[in-house]
Amino acid sequence: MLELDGVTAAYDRTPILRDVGLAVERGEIVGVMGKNGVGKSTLMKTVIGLLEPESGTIDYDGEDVTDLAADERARRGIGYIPQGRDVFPDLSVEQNVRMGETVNAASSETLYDEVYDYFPVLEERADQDAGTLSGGEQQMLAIARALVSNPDLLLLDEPSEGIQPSIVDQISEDMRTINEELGTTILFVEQNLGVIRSMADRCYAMERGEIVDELGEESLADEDTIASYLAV
Ligand SMILES: Nc1ncnc2c1ncn2[C@@H]1O[C@H](COP(=O)(O)OP(=O)(O)OP(=O)(O)O)[C@@H](O)[C@H]1O
Repeated sequence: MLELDGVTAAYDRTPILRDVGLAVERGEIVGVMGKNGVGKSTLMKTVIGLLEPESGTIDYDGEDVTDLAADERARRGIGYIPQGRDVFPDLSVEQNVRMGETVNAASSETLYDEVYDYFPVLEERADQDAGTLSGGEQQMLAIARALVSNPDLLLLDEPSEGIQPSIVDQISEDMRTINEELGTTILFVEQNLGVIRSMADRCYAMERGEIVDELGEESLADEDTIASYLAV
């Protein structure tokens, strides 16, 4: 469904991504792990079209989308939840969710009721300003806002960041349920070992802008292997 081949990207000539190749099949949950600053967010931005690669190709749904603008990629069904969530603090929870309906026209079906089924706390707080929610609830809101337009592929940038552990576990579980029930393919980046183990079917390891390893089910069961890519 998504395939990156030889992708190199830079900020003002400082190379960040180096010859990145990865593939995500429809229906999978794939992780990319690595320490602070290895280029995980840059990878997400390159996939959604916020950063133009210097070389390499990005194929989505069998088509080369490397030169497509970010809004066109969103229309084709790529949803994105940025690091730090970026909810609109002065808008209500409901207004934030409704914003998602306007972003992506890939599907004629919106999942307005379903997102509240997955995150009932958002329905309870629908009229509250988003800025008054806890970090975990804001992450749920950011997920709901991206999900409402029914994306085929959802990109998640460090969903566990700044969230208390019990809520992190709940969000990981929710993402697996969403993947199973809605068939949403998920590519996420993380440095939380627990989230990687509980969410990913498969995971790539990144160091200094390069993919250096790919971990399947067996390697993901081995905490030490994962920890070696996350240790400071
Ligand atoms: N807009 C930018 N302009 C210049 N350099 C940037 C920009 N954004 C990120 N960088 C640099 O690119 C490198 C990779 O950053 P990136 O945010 O992709 O890493 P990351 O793996 O997501 O890290 P973190 O886990 O801390 O979010 C870092 O050295 C960072 O300082």
